Amino acid sequence: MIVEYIRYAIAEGRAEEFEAAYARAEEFEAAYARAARSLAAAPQCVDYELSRCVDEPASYILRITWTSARDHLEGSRSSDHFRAFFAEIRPYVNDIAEMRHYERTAVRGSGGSIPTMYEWAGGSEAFERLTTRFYELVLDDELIGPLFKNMDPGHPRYVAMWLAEVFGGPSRYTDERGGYRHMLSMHLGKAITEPMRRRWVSLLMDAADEVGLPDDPEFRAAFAGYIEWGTRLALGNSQPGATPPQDAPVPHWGWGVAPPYTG
Ligand code: HEM
Repeated sequence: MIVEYIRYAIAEGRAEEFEAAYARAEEFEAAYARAARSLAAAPQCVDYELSRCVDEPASYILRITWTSARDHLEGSRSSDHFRAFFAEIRPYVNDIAEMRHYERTAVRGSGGSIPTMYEWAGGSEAFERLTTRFYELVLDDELIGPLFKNMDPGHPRYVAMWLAEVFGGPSRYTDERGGYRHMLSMHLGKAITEPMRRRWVSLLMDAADEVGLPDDPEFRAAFAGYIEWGTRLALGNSQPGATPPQDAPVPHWGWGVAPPYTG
């Protein structure tokens, strides 16, 4: 992915005519609202956002994330979407102060304004409570119990470490237990069936209720999202002859579209 920034100074040098400049900026914004429909439809466009400067309300920055610089320059620019986009914003081309592609660096992340799902759940202790109860239920279950009959006594704790890492906690599963590669190796050849997967999910959700994992809609929706995803991968990877990637990072799951409700 590549990020394009286009900086507009809509009324440069016309600061004395504040009202006229302001009105032109409003027209610019309305034109962009129409042009954005073409961006939204362009298959090379990942997302976009137009921000207005607080100190100089006639200055704007448009950020567009493209699938790649090449897709943008070769694919998008020759498309009907671009022609429709350009028709709307043509009057403002001379107001562009900067228009360049920027490559993302490794320096990024989210801030502390929203707790991780790990913190929201109650930290490592909460995940251990969950898996302890879960594997009690599993061992008593006639459908999936037999799969786990020889499991390592530390298994509930290891899976708690995995879940904690996935939901934003410490990277202990990676540091102490071999990370993704080890987790994968434990599923290979297990030939998990869909009814087994469903039972696994269902017992985990029962355990979540029993041990009092947060039950707010936002947490449970995001939690269930990961569990659906993870169990479907585990099922696929466990089939005889499956050749999943041997190395991958431990996934990091977040809140998705609905962050926690904090009133
Ligand atoms: C989100 C879904 C899943 C996660 C996060 C998960 C996580 C893990 C992890 C981390 C291990 C290795 C533990 C260690 O380090 O020793 C493991 C092993 C195992 N998993 Fe899963 N798993 C998932 C789904 C499933 C499903 C759906 C099944 C079967 C119905 C399953 C069956 C097993 C079995 C049998 C083992 C080996 C246990 C042993 O013998 O010690 N897993 N799982």
